Amino acid sequence: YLAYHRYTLYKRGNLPLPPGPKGWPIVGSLLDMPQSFHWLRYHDWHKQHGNIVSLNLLGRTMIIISSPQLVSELTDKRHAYYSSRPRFVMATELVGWDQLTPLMPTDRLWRDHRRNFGRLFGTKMTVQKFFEMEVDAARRLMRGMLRKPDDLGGNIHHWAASLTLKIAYGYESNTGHDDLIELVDEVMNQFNTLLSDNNATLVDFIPWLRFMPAWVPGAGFQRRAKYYRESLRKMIDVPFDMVKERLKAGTASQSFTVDLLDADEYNDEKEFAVKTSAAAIYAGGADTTAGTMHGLLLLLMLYPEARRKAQEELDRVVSSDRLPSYNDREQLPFVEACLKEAMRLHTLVPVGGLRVALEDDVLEGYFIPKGSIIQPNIWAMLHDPKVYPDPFEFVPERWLVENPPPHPREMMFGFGRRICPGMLLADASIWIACAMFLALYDINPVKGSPTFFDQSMTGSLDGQPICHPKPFKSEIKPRNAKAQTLILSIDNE
Ligand code: HEM
Repeated sequence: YLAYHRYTLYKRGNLPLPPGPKGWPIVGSLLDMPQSFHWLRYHDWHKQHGNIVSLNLLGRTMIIISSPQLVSELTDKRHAYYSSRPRFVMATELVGWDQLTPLMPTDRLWRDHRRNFGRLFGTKMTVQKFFEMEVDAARRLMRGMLRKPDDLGGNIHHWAASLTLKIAYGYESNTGHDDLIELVDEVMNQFNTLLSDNNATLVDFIPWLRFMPAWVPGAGFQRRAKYYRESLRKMIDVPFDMVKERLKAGTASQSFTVDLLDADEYNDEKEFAVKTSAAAIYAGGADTTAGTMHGLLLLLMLYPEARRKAQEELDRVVSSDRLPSYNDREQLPFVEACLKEAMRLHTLVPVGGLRVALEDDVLEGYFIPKGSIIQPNIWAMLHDPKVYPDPFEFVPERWLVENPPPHPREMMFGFGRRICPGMLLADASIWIACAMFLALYDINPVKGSPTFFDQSMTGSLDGQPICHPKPFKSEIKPRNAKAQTLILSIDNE
């Protein structure tokens, strides 16, 4: 590859940038960038210009790639140049989010994080332990839905938040209001604001603004950065300190953090990596798991035939006096197909994790300048009509043929060395919650419910980078008396 790279550098003088929207002088296409639903605009550009699109954002090149093969060419084959995240002044330098996802794979902290994740998700014993936590969390979700059937969003959020805190810290959250969940949620809201905030964008594009003192008019972002930085510090420290105290008192239960602190190779120098990787579990895992489950239930409401077919399969395979378990998974291909189809159709992270090109490069005859932001257009990949015919329909059957199309998992969790380390956890927690839900509950539309899965800007989704369904009305009730008894029995175990 190095020889190839040298060759591309030699050639680059004559090569054009990938095609793309023309943009305006100086600002380029900045004003054409929507505040939400970016992927719909990217898709228009993709249809107009092809699989590689380039645009100028106030002098910085962005490359949008809509083909999985081309993304993999960069992130797998040329990973040395495409495994870093771009530096955003507000989110990283001023607030410090790079403590949770370090920018460069050469950063010691990033390597320690990946080692921490790998150590825990890599051994059968620990995977088994996490599966048990996931089963337990899914049972509580089922119980919560009977208690508060009208608060679907709240139930799902509480399930995902308490599960990730349990895995990361062994923390048992309260069923109602919980201070720790409130704290971590506030920090995550700040992060989402940063992703879509104009002030942050300004300092990102005019980096010297970061030297402006906080008292100068227009430098409100400095005060906000300070406040956000302090909140992020609390999110990292508060639960970690709690685990350390419980360890001292001998009352800590098993968790990611406890396992790492107990490991032979642990020493004080590693403390920062342990606590920031634990915080990354919540930051990366809670909102994503909740959003996927919420979208899945919306689709099960909108496609009752598929739901009934999955329920019939469950009735056949799992007897009605017990809950489904992971051991049943292989015997439930239709449930599996519904899950795959929901993950494809409701593409939770439609434009994936950002990367930056560390060197000048060439892709398919186009010049990729050093410093370009690389944006994989996962939504376009999972809605490609050549690969997934009728891409806007929920068709579980597409997965049940001899040669099914590529699994959404190959794209939705990102690519290469920075692929989502929580893939296994997310897949398992959503599967068990989905199987239990289908076995126990019906979800039906009521007056005011959406009537189809509308992916337009005014439709069923919120259009954010982690794209959740908008809250929707539905009626959720146990499928029958036996299901109700099973749900009620969860409290007595
Ligand atoms: C359905 C649920 C999830 C989806 C769709 C998802 C998706 C993603 C995507 C697209 C990326 C960017 C990867 C790239 O740059 O190529 C990512 C990164 C990440 N995810 Fe997930 N994720 C999910 C659940 C989780 C869970 C449960 C965890 C908890 C361990 C987690 C932790 C992370 C972390 C720490 C990163 C950053 C990795 C790095 O920068 O090296 N995610 N995820």
